[in-house]
Amino acid sequence: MTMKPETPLLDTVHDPADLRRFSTAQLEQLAHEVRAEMIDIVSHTGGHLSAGLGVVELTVALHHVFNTPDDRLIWDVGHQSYPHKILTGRRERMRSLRQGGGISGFTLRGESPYDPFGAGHSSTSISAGLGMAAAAELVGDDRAVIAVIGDGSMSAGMAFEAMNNAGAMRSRLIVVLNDNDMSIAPPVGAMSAYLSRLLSSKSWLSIRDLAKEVASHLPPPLERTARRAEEYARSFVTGGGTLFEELGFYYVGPIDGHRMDHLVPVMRNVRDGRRDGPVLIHVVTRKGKGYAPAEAAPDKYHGVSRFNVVTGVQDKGKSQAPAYTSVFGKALLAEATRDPRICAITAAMPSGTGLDRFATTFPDRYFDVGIAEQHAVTFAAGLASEGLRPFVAMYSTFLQRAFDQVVHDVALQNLPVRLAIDRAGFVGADGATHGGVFDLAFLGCIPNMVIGCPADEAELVRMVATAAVYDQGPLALRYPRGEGVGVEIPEVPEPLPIGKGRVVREGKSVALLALGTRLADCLAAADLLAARGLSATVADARFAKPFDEELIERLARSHEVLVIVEEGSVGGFGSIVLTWMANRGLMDGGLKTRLLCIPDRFFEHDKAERQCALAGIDTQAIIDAVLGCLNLTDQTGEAQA
Ligand SMILES: Cc1ncc(C[n+]2csc(CCOP(=O)(O)OP(=O)(O)O)c2C)c(N)n1
Ligand SMILES: CC(=O)[C@@H](O)[C@H](O)COP(=O)(O)O
Ligand SMILES: [Mg+2]
Repeated sequence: MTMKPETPLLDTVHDPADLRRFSTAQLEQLAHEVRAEMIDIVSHTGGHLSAGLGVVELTVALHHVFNTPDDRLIWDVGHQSYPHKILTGRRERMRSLRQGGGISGFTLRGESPYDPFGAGHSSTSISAGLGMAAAAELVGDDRAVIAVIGDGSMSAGMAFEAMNNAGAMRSRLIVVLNDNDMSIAPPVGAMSAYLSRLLSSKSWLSIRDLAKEVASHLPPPLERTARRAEEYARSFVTGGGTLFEELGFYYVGPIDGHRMDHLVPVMRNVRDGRRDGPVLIHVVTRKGKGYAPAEAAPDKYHGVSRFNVVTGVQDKGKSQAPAYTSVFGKALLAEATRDPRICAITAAMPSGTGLDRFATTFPDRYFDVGIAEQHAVTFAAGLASEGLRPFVAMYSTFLQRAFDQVVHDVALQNLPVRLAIDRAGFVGADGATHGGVFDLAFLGCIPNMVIGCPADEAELVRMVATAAVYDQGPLALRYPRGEGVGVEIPEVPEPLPIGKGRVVREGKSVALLALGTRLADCLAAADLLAARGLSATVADARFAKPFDEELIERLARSHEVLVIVEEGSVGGFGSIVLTWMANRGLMDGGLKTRLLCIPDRFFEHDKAERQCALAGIDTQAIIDAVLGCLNLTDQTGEAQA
């Protein structure tokens, strides 16, 4: 006789209401199944792995205790929200994670009512939650608002600003601090050290016992005696007020974040207890929990490509060329070997920005400031003001945080801070939150700023050499996510003349002016145009600012068509060039001009090549633009716009 297999509990959970009736044992079983499901999904799709694995029990407990989506549950960053998505009606669609048209890798308001606030960038959850709590109070709603934030994200200024405000406002906000003692890399800074000290308290067991006691003896709402007991336990744990209490929070913890029998009663207690003022629940978890390779190396499994579940080996694909990130890292290391004034700064992304080797080779000149982009830039300004040569290596999307610092602390004082802007342009699967599409527009308008845009990895190395010796003011380099084009990299790179472009191919009637890595598509388009009898000049602008006026004037005066191509938003390089050309009268004589840049809308997750096609900045779009200018047709016989 064959035994009928038990239906997995997860199959019975279509939305969180289904798990509210579960016993603690069932919740534990459910967590087990969610974890297995998540590992299986991410092994096929790639994505953020170790953060989500660490919050499986926490996610189950939160949805069990709180009445989501009416109670608002906010995930900071959102990279750990996969278990939440699996439990909130998106389990099947998770198989399309981070693919075009599929589920986002972060929380997204438009995706589900269970995502009350979208994210991708860190440390926004407490501010957003406080706003929601204030809104609930204003309209007389009794709903709970819960913000889950990691220890790494807690290091950012915005989290402190929000706590400072929350402590004074006395709103009923619940902050869950998910402390796994990891950022992407090991966490840095005094806050991290403080949390470690808090956790090394000998009274850890006492609070766990208390949680059990609350679970077995305390019917909601919280009894006064129990509240006294809990308050006693709190002060016993910390030996007095914690930092959070000093900021006006009611501190509960630390709690073992993988014990359902601890999490559920404490959450219930908080739900039904105090109504005046914010509460912080300090939950301790393990990043990568339940998947041995991720537990052993949570940084390597923070963001993964597809992988083999049994071996843990990730499918990195085969590439002929090195990634821009590692080319930059090596080039900067070489410059720093020659010049002891060179320093490197990261905001919590040492490996993502290629600074990991710099960190071990020159630890004195390397600074990981935590998730603190604003501080990183002004800190670099301070170094530069004392004659050092700082490179701030940061993703384009995160530099958005530090716009005022770049304007006020760097450019206004004309300080030679070097911004090494990685992930410039489309980034693919991380989608709109991480797209590096605005830097040309927001840096291009700042006086004193030099912006170099290497077209390939050899150009990047030359530009790092250029930046290393350029002390006249701020300089930014922008380069994309992913691999270069496979060109030879110079051993001893020569600095480039600032503001000078180059002609890569001479042609006759059509001029293609490329910025940065769009050069490859311009060259490919020129080949295809040549096959149609159209001879195209291809120029590499090299610098978005100052741009090469002489070169552009020559292209404009000696061609019938000029197409400018950049992987940046409207308002960037091309917009500035076209304004200059119009004012100089270069378009008065009938020059046909087109600007191919990223249109005025957000682009969701997809393959980066597809994002370029959708934005109209790829090879085909260049051909179409040229044919449109000349009133010719494409292969399908359709006239181009
Ligand atoms: C403003 C900003 N800077 C940097 C990042 C990149 N980033 C994503 S997750 C992460 C680490 C967050 O650590 P933590 O909050 O402790 O979450 P964990 O991954 O440990 O769960 C970083 C630095 C980001 N998303 N937003
Ligand atoms: C969530 C987050 O912000 C990072 O983990 C980011 O997704 C990393 O991007 P890369 O994969 O391009 O390094
Ligand atoms: Mg963490």
